[in-house]
Amino acid sequence: MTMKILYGAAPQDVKGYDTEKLRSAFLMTDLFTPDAANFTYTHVDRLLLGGAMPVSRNVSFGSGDEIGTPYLLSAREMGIANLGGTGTVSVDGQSFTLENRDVLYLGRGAREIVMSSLSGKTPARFYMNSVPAGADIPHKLIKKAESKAVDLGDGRRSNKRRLAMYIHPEVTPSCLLLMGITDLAEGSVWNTMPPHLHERRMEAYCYFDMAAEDRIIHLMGRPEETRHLIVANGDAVLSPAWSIHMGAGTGPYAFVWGMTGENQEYNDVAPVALAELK
Ligand SMILES: O=C(O)C(=O)C[C@H](O)C(=O)CO
Ligand SMILES: [Zn+2]
Repeated sequence: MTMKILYGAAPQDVKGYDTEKLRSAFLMTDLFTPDAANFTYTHVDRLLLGGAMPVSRNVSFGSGDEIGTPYLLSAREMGIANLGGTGTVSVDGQSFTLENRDVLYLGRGAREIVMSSLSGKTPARFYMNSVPAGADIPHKLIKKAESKAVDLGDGRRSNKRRLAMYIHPEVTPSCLLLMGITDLAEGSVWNTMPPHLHERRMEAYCYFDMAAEDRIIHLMGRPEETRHLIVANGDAVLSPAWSIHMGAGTGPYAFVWGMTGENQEYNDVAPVALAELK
């Protein structure tokens, strides 16, 4: 298990960032490497984010050594989205099978986590978001068919997409984690239109199901001072509460969004008119 640390940044700092500095503060690459679990601990609302891809053997983790608790989830909850082939997550002996686009919620107190793929040729890709939790909530597998789907956008404006809520009060309870997956309709390229801010929650995106040669042009920053990140398949982007988050792809893609903060009100957002962006 590897653990990087990101400290985040304030908008006034980002004004002076060059490309490399911006990428190292907000972009997480190499989440999915064979037979490893790779985590990043962020100081942005203490979101812990990671990827694991078991190919030829199981991938296990659970120790809290890196974060000062007996176990990684002694004081945290976690969402695990499978972005690849079918795989299994065993938690303290309880086994859950995740097909593509299924999400597993793990409540506070989980100890030993063991991940495996049904086939090394089409490995599972487990993407994880974890945040501090104040209560014990039972683990729960949320199948894709059990998620709450919301159709958004308009094909004529190249932003038609289906947003699926998984870890959300209307689907399955959690303390402060929200998690879902958005799929773009064929021919649509823009996500999160119109853009928005949510002062009371941070967010992270993980872009996936992209061809190796494609890229997402992810826009971030204060509306009046935007910056961009060029993002490849499997990369994740951190979006502090002060930043917009939206993007356009050069080819088909989907993304996992995860949020935490003061509340779980998905609609507690302030839309930003496109005319305000600079
Ligand atoms: O395409 C979208 O719109 C999204 O998926 C938006 C994210 O869910 C989001 O930004 C939630 O605040
Ligand atoms: Zn958002």
